[in-house]
Amino acid sequence: MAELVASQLSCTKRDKVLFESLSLKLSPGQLVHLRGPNGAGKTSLLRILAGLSQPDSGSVQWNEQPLFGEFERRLIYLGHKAGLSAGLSAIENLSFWCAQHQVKASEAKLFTTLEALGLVGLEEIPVQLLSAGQQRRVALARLWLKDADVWILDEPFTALDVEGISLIQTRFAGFINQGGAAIVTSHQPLMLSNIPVSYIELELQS
Ligand SMILES: Nc1ncnc2c1ncn2[C@@H]1O[C@H](COP(=O)(O)OP(=O)(O)OP(=O)(O)O)[C@@H](O)[C@H]1O
Repeated sequence: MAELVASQLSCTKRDKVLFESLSLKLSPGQLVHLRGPNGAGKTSLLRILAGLSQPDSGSVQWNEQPLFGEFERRLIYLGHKAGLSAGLSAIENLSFWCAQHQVKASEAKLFTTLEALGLVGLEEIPVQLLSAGQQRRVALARLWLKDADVWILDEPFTALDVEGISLIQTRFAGFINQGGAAIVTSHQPLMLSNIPVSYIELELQS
């Protein structure tokens, strides 16, 4: 089974050490909650784990291989911003994302997914006209569209209401129960019943 393995990672930003000698392993069926105060380095770590930026030292491998090629095909990375084009509709945004990520999803599938996320009637208007929580739901629809082994999610619950959080938590549970591996930052508890959560804590360095 493919594991994401980080060894001896160090990261410094503007002469400030965020973390050093940090090692972790993310295995199939594992959910890791990455916690820490604002500015501790959570986003920086997630970007390194996703292969989007390089550590100052250390390495990350997936399935004992570097983080490109197959890893990119098996990964969903969602940053803390919704990552949507404001002038495009939800359908257009998701179609574009699917094309970018070689995901085959019919228009019917996109509509069904948006419906499940409570966005009926809002599928074809520019996303800039949606509320923050509705935009977040559009962004998170990607979790239903791409078949992945690894999720790296930065603050996925931002702006969601209680029902939205519950929808995403249900999706999380399905993914983890089917052997997916996820590392997630959130300033709120993940609260997934029957899913064990591991924790990684980053501290603010003085
Ligand atoms: N590209 C960059 N250039 C300079 N400094 C950066 C850069 N990216 C992040 N930093 C700094 O690194 C520190 C950690 O930022 P990061 O976004 O990783 O924190 P975080 O733990 O995700 O915080 P939050 O909980 O607020 O999202 C911050 O002090 C930030 O200013």
